[in-house]
This record gives sequence, structure tokens and C-alpha cells, in this order.
Amino acid sequence: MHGVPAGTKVYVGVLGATGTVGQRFIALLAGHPYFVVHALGASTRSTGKPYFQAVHWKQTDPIPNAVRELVVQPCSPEHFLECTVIFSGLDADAAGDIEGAFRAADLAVFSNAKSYRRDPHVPLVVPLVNTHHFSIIHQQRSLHSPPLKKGFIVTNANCSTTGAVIPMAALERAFGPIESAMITTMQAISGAGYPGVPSLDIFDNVVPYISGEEEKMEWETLKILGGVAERDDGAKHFDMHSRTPLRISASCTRVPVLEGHTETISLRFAHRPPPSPQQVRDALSAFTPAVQALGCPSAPRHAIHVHEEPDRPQPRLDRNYLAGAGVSVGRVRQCPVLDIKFVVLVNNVNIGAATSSIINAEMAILKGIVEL
Ligand SMILES: NC(=O)C1=CN([C@@H]2O[C@H](COP(=O)(O)OP(=O)(O)OC[C@H]3O[C@@H](n4cnc5c(N)ncnc54)[C@H](OP(=O)(O)O)[C@@H]3O)[C@@H](O)[C@H]2O)C=CC1
Ligand SMILES: N[C@@H](CC(=O)OP(=O)(O)O)C(=O)O
Repeated sequence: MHGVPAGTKVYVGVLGATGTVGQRFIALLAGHPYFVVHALGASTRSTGKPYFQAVHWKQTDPIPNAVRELVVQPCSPEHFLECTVIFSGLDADAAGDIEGAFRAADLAVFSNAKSYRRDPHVPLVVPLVNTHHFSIIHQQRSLHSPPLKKGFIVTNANCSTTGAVIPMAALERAFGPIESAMITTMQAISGAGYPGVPSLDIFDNVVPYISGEEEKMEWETLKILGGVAERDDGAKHFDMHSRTPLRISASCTRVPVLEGHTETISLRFAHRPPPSPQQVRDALSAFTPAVQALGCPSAPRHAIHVHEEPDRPQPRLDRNYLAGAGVSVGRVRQCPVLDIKFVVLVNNVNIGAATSSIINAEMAILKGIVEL
């Protein structure tokens, strides 16, 4: 493992710096022990302006002084060559080409966009679950033409996928494979970026459709909970099929909440008899991800908080649990159709987006994949 010596400063760039996720990167990085925001990128609507003029700042703390006056750059690699790490909160329409160009310029990109999540050589990493998928990065670099020394892309998952997969991974670790999952989400409006859903559509309302969301949850979960396998010739691939088959049905809705996605999850385990609700509570509470055990500075000190109160978790009360880096679970009980059901609350902008990228980058440094 490669620690970060005290006093080291690691320059980072933020793409999509003016957006919902980009702003959260800047807010979170202000207190980081070694990452220092060095360059910002956004669209032509913002470039050439000092950050404070380009952004509609919607965070509770003021814009950090060190970032306020930085001039927003076009999202092209030549403006970011001094950065060791690139965090991307780019709109998915722009992310594919831009992130690809940054990788080709041998830069390490940690993305929130969906563009590369299905790429067979790009790890889709929820840092509390599957940082072992970083093992494919060497191959991603070697298959690039010309082969890369430092560049790669790692993506986060969809924010609702992240909320579901953390307790699911904890339960698979304790009780073996999950066979089926029924998930219903109640997603905050910040998930749709800024300015997002029109107030006349969401106020006093629930919208029972978020384009592409259910398919992403159903597919991404399989990649994240699958392994990385090696063929006879040494080539690695994500293995979504040799595990016990996992069937997932997701129903996604948008609700008038600002931040924090709530999800109800019902599960059936492959092994019989299934665990009791108390065994499930204990396993969730005891879950210790590698990023926590290895001391990544942004990892939550306790990944899953299990509520005993019957009316928790709630977005307004629980979205800032451990600075939004952990998830909250409650109402763990028997399911009369499957085995177990519970409610999870995930901060969609923190562990559902910016915090995940930051922990991923911390872990990539610890593993020596990003060299300082
Ligand atoms: N919000 C959330 O909870 C989550 C979001 N994500 C994903 O993260 C990404 C960012 O989401 P979010 O912050 O909500 O989106 P926003 O719409 O709030 O922000 C988008 C950002 O992308 C920039 N941008 C747009 N088009 C271009 C372009 N052509 N070239 C360069 N920059 C461009 C915008 O710059 P400008 O201001 O100059 O237009 C802005 O900085 C998306 O891919 C989203 O799917 C993932 C998980 C959760
Ligand atoms: N679609 C999510 C946020 C998001 O942007 O997801 P993705 O990165 O998978 O497109 C939401 O609306 O809450």
C-alpha cells in the first residue's frame, strides 16, 4: 500500500465544476488533507469567467476562497496537465468525448457520468463495495493505442444503484448470494442536476418515471456485485454470470425532496433458511468496507447506520449522516413474499456521486494505481 506522506499536496481538476455534482466536489475538497483544486472546467457558457461569476452556487457553505477566483477553463486536457487526478461531474452528453480525450492525454479520470459504465474495461466502482475491480485498469491502459502509463477512467454508479448495492453487498458478504431484489426509489430533485425538474412538475407531486433509471439500476448492480475473472490467456473481464443469478426489478420515482434518495428494498437469498431480521441488522451494522479499514480519509467511519426507530430513515434527518458518506437503513423486517425488506436512504450528491469519486481516487493512490 502506498500512503500519502504528510504535507503532500495532490493537484486535482474538476470537470463540470459549475454543476450540482461539481459544486459538491469543490465543497468537499475544501477540507481534504491532500487534494487541492487546481483547475476547473465547464461548458462555453462558463469558460473564461472567474468561478464565482460562472456558477449558481447552491451549497450551504460559501465558495472556498482558494477556488472563488479560479478562471473556468474549456474541458480540454491541455489546461489540466498539472493535475494528478481529474474528477468529472460532466453532463453525460459531453462526458463521453471529453473524458476519453483526458484519458488519451494520460490523465486519471474519476467520472460520475454514465458514458463509460458499461465499457468492458472500465471499472464501475462503488467504493464501499468493489474497489477490487481496479485490477482491470492495467489492461484498460495496455489496450489503449498507444498504451497509457498513467491514464484511465473509473466511473461511479448511478446514485440509486449506489444506495441499493451497499446494503446488498453487506448482506451477500454475510449470508451468501442474493437471488432476487425488488426495489422502489423515491428520488430527490437534485438527482436531475441544476436547474433540474421544473417546480410546476414536482411541487405537490410524485413523478413515476425517470428516463433510463430502472435499466441502470438493474444492470449496474450486476456488474458491481460480479467479480473480475481471468481467461486462460491472462485477459481479465467483468464476470456478471458465474455468480448465482440475481434478478432485479426497479421502479423509480421522483419526489419533492431536495437531497437524499429513499429506496424500499425486498430481497430473497439463495441459501435456505434465510437470515432473520435481527441477523440482517447485525450484518449491516458490522459491515466494514476495505476503504474504511485501510483509512481512506473520505471513507465513512461506519458505512451503514441501522435505525431501530420505526419511522427512519428520512431524507431531511438522515442525508447528512457522516457528511453524506454513509447510508442509513431502517425498518428491517420479514417480507411475506421474498425474505427480508428494509428502507435505505442514500445521499445522492455525496456517496451517490462526489464522495464516491473522491474515495475511489484515495483508494487508487493507496493501491499505487495513481502514482504521486
Ligand atoms: N446530481 C446527482 O445526484 C448525480 C449526478 N450524476 C451524474 O453526474 C453528472 C453531473 O450531474 P449534475 O451535476 O447533476 O449535472 P448539472 O447539469 O448540474 O451539471 C452539468 C455540468 O456539466 C457541464 N457541461 C454541460 N455541457 C458541457 C459541455 N458540452 N462541455 C463541458 N461542460 C459541460 C455544465 O457546465 P455549465 O454550467 O457551463 O453548463 C455543468 O458544470 C451527470 O453525468 C449525472 O448523470 C451521477 C450521480 C448523481
Ligand atoms: N438519474 C439520477 C442521477 C443521475 O444523473 O444518474 P446517472 O448518472 O446514472 O445518469 C437521478 O435523477 O436521481
